[in-house]
Order: sequence, then structure tokens, then C-alpha cells
Amino acid sequence: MLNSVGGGTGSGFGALLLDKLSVDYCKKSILTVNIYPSQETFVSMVEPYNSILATQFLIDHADVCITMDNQAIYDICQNKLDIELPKYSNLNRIIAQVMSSITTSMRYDGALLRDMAELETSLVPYAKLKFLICSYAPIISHQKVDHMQLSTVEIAKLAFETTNMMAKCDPRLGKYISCLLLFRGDIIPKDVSSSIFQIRTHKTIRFVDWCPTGLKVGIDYQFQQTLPKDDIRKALRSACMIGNTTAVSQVFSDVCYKYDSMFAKRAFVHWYINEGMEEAQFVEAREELAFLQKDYEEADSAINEENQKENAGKTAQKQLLVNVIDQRVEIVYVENQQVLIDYSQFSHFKRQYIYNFHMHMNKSTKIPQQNKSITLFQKNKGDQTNKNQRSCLVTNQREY
Ligand SMILES: Nc1nc2c(ncn2[C@@H]2O[C@H](COP(=O)(O)OP(=O)(O)OP(=O)(O)O)[C@@H](O)[C@H]2O)c(=O)[nH]1
Repeated sequence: MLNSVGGGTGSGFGALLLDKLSVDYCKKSILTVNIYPSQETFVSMVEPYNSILATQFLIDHADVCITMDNQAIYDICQNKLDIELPKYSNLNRIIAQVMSSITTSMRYDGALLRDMAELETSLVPYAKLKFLICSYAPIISHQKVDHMQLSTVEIAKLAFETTNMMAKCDPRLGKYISCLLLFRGDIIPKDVSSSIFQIRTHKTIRFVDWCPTGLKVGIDYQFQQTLPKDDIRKALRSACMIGNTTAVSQVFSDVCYKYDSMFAKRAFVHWYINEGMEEAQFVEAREELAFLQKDYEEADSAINEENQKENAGKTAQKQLLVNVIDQRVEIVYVENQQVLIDYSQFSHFKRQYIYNFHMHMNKSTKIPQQNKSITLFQKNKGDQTNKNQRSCLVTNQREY
């Protein structure tokens, strides 16, 4: 089922249909592709309500949910395809291309995914953690094609880049639970092996400690098909990544933030009450999402005890203590403290900033002075997240 969760019909009727399908076809796997609204352009004021109410139904009735969001696809259109003002038709063609790549092996008798159920068994370890993200590579506009015929290794690398993701989240800030990389076209298996080797050795992606082998690869020799008006130029070889990562909760965090701000004032709630809903349904849906986020958080931080013991001796010396005090964020280096990752306290922007800073410091050969404090942020009026004094530790473990 493909629906947009921001609108009334897509979320309301979509949820009802899903409910009915799960009862009538309880033995079939239900795969949904859900389009979350753009965080920058609003079609309706109540998009956060609709999105969260619809997500509750997805949690309860769907088996696999592919999460996309319009903002990420708008960005791809603007930054990669040079479309100044993308229309829905531009977004929809990209979505269709991704869906086509995911189902290629089911439609053409491929070796890796024969049906939807296989997608579920490969990617969903727990019934609740079923929200997947996907990416596509290469996304090249017609103008650039002459200069860009990418190798399998380059395509595999691109498939894990944040800018190619169909959801507005940064997988580097989370960990993969499982992941499929589906190649298509003129692919030589030897090149696939070396791309996987590079991904693993360069630690491009991080896996949760309890499922470190979660990367599966599929090859399909069917070439990518495009329509005459497609914005993406036909490539000799392409790849689609579909992954279960804890970073998907960033998509929900952004919606939840808007939902909480509106619901605190009960804004627009009377429209729903007049249609027969109860306020308790809003609270219940929000709670269910909070549980889901908690589950992702636990999946991210759960560390295999054996691993913990093994790694205890190798713990990196440099660790970052991030303090948010009033309108400033301070980063202090401390030594060998218990690591606690809590990026959820920061806005997406700040997480990105801390991450980049962190990467920069780790690459640097200079060992920073112990307890040296660095002020990262100056007052930022638009940012609401750091009103209260908070602090957390951010690890600099090498998997970054
Ligand atoms: N990617 C994509 N998003 C769409 C498309 N049409 C609508 N949306 C998005 O879906 C959300 C809801 O759009 P609506 O057209 O109001 O959807 P609806 O489900 O018909 O809702 P109502 O009009 O309230 O019944 C918005 O966030 C839109 O940006 C489309 O063709 N493609």
C-alpha cells in the first residue's frame, strides 16, 4: 500500500484500509510505502496530527513500512537533478524508480528477494522495528551523464550517502540493524565483493552490536528502465539500498516536535473531535510513537556484554562531553568515562554539527588537551531545543 500520511484521505482512509486488509488477509505480508510530509513546505496545518495518527496504524497493522519523506526527495530534485521548483510528478518518478528497484528481483525471478515475505524476514528482526529507509544511486541528471559513468564500487558508496536517502535522516547518527543492497544492470560479482569489502573495512556504516552481519547483497541483471520524461538519466548500473536503521527515529522526532507543540495548546483538535474522535486517541497515538522511539534507542545502545568486555581495554582515550548551557553548546574532552550516546536531545542541525566536529577532531593527529572546552554554538534564536540545561556524553568510538 502506498500512501501519504500527511493528508486526511491518505492517513485516515489509508489507516482504515490497512486495518481491513490485515484482518481479511492476515497471513499475507503487508508492505507499505509511506510518504511523510516535508518539514519545510506545509500543505495542511494538521499534517503532524495526521502523520502520527496514521503511524499508529502502521505500527499495529503493517509488516514492513518503507519510510520516505517529501523533503528528502525535494532536496534530491534540487541538489542532484537541478530542478529548481520540483513538482509532485518529479518526486513521484523518483519514488517509482526506487520502488521498481526494490521489487525487481521479485518481478524477474531474482535470487535474493523472491517475495515480500522475504523482504520482511531479511530486514525486520522485531515486529515493531519495521520502519525502513531506502536510497538510490546513481541519481544523475541528463546534463551530467557524459562525464559520469560510475563503477560498481562508486555506486555502492553513493547508496549509503545521506544525500541519496529518501528520508530526511542521517544514518551515520544511528546504527544499521539490517540492510540490503540491491544492484541492477551491468554488474560483475567480483566488483560487488570489493565494494562490500570497502564498505566494511572503511566502516562506512555501523551495525548494532547484536547483529553485526546484517548486510545482504543482491544482483539483478535487468537494466534500470526510465520513461522519456524521467529526470534521472538511465544508467548502465544502479543500486538501491534498503535498510533498517535506528536513525529512522529522526524522521519521527521532527514530526513529534511539531505534534507536541500543537497538541499542548489543543490546536485544531476540535475538528477531529467533531468528526467523532476522542482526545484520548491523540494521547494514545503519541505514546505509541514514544515507545517506538524508545525501542530504536534501545536497539542502538544495546551492547553485547561479551563485546563490551573485549573492547574494554581498547576504549579510545578521547571522549567528548557535550554540555548544553543556556544558548551555548560546549564540548569538553574527558578520559575513559562510561559512554552514553544521547543525540536525541539535540535538533537535527546540532546533531549534524556535533557529529562533523567530532569527525574532524578524530581525524586530527593532535591529541586535544584534557578537559579543554570548546564553544561550538553561539546564540541561535530559531533553535528551541537547548532551553534547559542538559548534558550528555558523546562517544568517539572508531566505528564512526
Ligand atoms: N510525493 C508526493 N506527495 C504528495 C503527492 N500529493 C500529495 N502529497 C503530499 O501528501 C500530503 C497530503 O496531501 P493531500 O493532497 O492533502 O492528501 P490527501 O490524503 O488527499 O488529504 P485530504 O486532501 O486532506 O483528503 C502532503 O504532505 C503533500 O505534500 C504526490 O503526488 N506525491
